[in-house]
Amino acid sequence: MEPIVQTRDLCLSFGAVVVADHIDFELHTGERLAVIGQNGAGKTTFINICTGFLRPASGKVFFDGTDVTGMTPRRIVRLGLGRSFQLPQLFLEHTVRQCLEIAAAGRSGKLSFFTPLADAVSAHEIEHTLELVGLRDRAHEPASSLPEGQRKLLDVAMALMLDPKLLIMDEPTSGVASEDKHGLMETLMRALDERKVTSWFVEHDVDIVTRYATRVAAWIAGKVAADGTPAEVLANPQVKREVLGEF
Ligand SMILES: Nc1ncnc2c1ncn2[C@@H]1O[C@H](COP(=O)(O)OP(=O)(O)OP(=O)(O)O)[C@@H](O)[C@H]1O
Repeated sequence: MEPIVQTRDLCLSFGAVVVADHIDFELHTGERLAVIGQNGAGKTTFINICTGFLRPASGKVFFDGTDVTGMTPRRIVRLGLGRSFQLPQLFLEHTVRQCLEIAAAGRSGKLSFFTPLADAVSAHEIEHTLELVGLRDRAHEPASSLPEGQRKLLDVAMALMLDPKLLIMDEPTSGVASEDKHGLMETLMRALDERKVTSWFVEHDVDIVTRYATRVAAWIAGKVAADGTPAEVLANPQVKREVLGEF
């Protein structure tokens, strides 16, 4: 089967710092990929290149068979590559429900001062998505009132309104209390499975990686240093030394 994401010989440097070092990478539909790596290894930069926020110096990115190298983030999202951020990008002064309506309006191109937001999407779709991420009870509260874990869930729910084939999540559990991380991941993974969305998440917590990923890729200095099952990658001596800090 054709990969959903494929990069070929992708390179980028910031000055003397090589952040993408000839990266050949493939992700397949149905995988749950966890990306691990020390701060500064290039994990977010790679995501930024794949999602159109950065242009590579050389190399190609394909999404679902289309060459998306150098395309704008907006066009790439419309092809079905969704993204959520380390710091959720919410409309904080709006209610939870309105955030989803705004996201849906972006999908349909109906976002304007003259069109009521609710016209962009059926009430049923909003209700279903809120239910999926466990935010139905908070629909009428401002997004600013949500604790961090629920902000992450709302960010993902907004991405789901765009009907993605793949969702890339940059550190979905960061800023969330350790006792709440597993609950958050359970909800996220259930929602993505139900919508049949392939997932790729950056994560520092080894317990989360082991429990929720089907595949792990370890980034070291702009390269994929190890790639395989969680058991294989977490047992790799270089990963243990340079990513996990075990001696
Ligand atoms: N726009 C930029 N201009 C210059 N340097 C940058 C830019 N963006 C990132 N960098 C640098 O590139 C390197 C890789 O950063 P990146 O954010 O991709 O790492 P990361 O693996 O995602 O780290 P973290 O886990 O801290 O998010 C870092 O040294 C960072 O300071």
